[in-house]
Amino acid sequence: MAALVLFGGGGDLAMRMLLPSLYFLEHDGLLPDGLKIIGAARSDETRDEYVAKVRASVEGKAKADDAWSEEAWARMDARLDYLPVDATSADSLKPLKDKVGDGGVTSFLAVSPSLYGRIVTALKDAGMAGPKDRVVLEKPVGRDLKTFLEIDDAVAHAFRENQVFRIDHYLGKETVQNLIALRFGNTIFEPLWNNLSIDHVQITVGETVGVGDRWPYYDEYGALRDMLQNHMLQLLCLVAMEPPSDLDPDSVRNEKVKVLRSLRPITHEEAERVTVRGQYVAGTSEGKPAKGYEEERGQPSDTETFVAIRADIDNWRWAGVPFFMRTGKRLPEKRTEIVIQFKPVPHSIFDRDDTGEVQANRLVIELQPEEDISLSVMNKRPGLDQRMQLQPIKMSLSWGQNDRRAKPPRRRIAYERLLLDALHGDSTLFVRRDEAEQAWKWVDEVSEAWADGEIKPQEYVAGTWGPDAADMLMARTGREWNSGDA
Ligand SMILES: NC(=O)C1=CN([C@@H]2O[C@H](COP(=O)(O)OP(=O)(O)OC[C@H]3O[C@@H](n4cnc5c(N)ncnc54)[C@H](OP(=O)(O)O)[C@@H]3O)[C@@H](O)[C@H]2O)C=CC1
Ligand SMILES: O=C1O[C@H](COP(=O)(O)O)[C@@H](O)[C@H](O)[C@H]1O
Repeated sequence: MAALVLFGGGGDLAMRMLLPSLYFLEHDGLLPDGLKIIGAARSDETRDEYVAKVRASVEGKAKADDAWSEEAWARMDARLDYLPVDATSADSLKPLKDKVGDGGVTSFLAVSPSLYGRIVTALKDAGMAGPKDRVVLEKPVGRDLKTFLEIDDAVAHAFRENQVFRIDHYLGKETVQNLIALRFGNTIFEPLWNNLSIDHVQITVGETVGVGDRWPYYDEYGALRDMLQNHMLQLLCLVAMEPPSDLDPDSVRNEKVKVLRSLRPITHEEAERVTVRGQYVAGTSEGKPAKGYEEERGQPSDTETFVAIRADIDNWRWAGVPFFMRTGKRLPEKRTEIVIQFKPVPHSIFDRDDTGEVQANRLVIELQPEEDISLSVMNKRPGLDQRMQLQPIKMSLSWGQNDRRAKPPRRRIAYERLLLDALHGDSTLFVRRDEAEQAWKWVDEVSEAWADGEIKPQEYVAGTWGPDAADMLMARTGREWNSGDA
């Protein structure tokens, strides 16, 4: 691969995530030799101005992570270039094509998804969609199944599927990949990984940030399309999929798509019972007063900033095991976790009054703020009490446990893994067309049910865990959300 072109190379995603990730890869000597990195956007900037902006964005992050080195930066600087282009026009792309030559180019579209269709067509017309070339698309691709297919048809007209890399940055997170290792690198979990032993699964993606200046994008999408259609359904797939025969991109993605196809459609009649929409009103976030969404937006809006859903997977493994998902902005904590709640012991031999309650085992896969996998098990409290005393303990299954003195490795940005894989042409951690299609299909049914049933977002105060109805969603089934304290 001769060049990586960042269309939208001066935008928020490129400056905050992509270029720092590329620097970290450079620092660790992982970028392919000779790879050029070219920022491309309409702004009329010189190379030096662009490089200075990139340095300003990268240096602080790298220093905070103790990974700044002038030598690494000099190598990165030598790779960097900038070209003003309108990526929707093949004519405008000609000088860029001359610069990258025929050695293969990966075009990363860090621009508004509304431009994807026109940009891929321009790339094809400019000769930048040949067999050695690749395209990386940021989510969300489309706003529903129809728009997804429109964009993706244009993509398919320019590139073959194995040249298309649809990013879901959650798949680049270390603990998400560790989930694959945990499930398929051990024998002890697989016999338990089904409806005989598991009571339910919870997936929470809580954010403390509000929507703020991103409302022009967010107001059109909402939490369902911004987070659930992609990140959360991907996590659900990795928990629920059957063991693939190997780690080939298609083997893994074949299994994920089967899960998406098995998701029970949410009917109009059920939507009120199994889904919750919320929108934050003014409250407190991280100790500071926080505006309500409509105040940020400047006018009334029916967009949800919180969503909770009960999903059911209609197959043998998961029959009767609900998957509860919730995500929202302005929640009390930045917390992303998957909770596998096992069933209680079938008969307790312990006297609850004397010994304490026997709690069911729980596997918690924590992605943020810490990366950790822990299993809670019951244990005897040490001592010579006449009656045995029980206590729950949390066993951490994370990498750090083998050598507590070792300095933990730097926590990588998810985009480091994904950029590297795209440059190497490995699409295992990217979303295939049929996966995105199935995910949109399921999500469309939910949004249609909301529209038909006039299900509007319920208010929740900024700094709380969403509307009360989200707790009711669980309570109705005799369950509750993990508080994070256990
Ligand atoms: N920011 C984030 O944290 C996340 C972003 N994303 C996705 O990443 C993508 C980019 O988002 P973000 O960085 O926030 O957006 P920004 O608006 O910050 O950046 C978009 C960039 O696109 C450039 N641009 C616009 N039109 C053209 C054009 N015709 N040709 C070339 N460049 C163009 C703009 O520069 P100029 O005006 O100079 O052309 C600008 O640099 C979107 O798809 C978004 O959904 C996904 C997850 C998180
Ligand atoms: O894709 C998105 O993800 C972020 C949350 O990402 P995380 O890695 O910080 O969990 C979210 O804030 C944003 O709205 C969404 O577009």
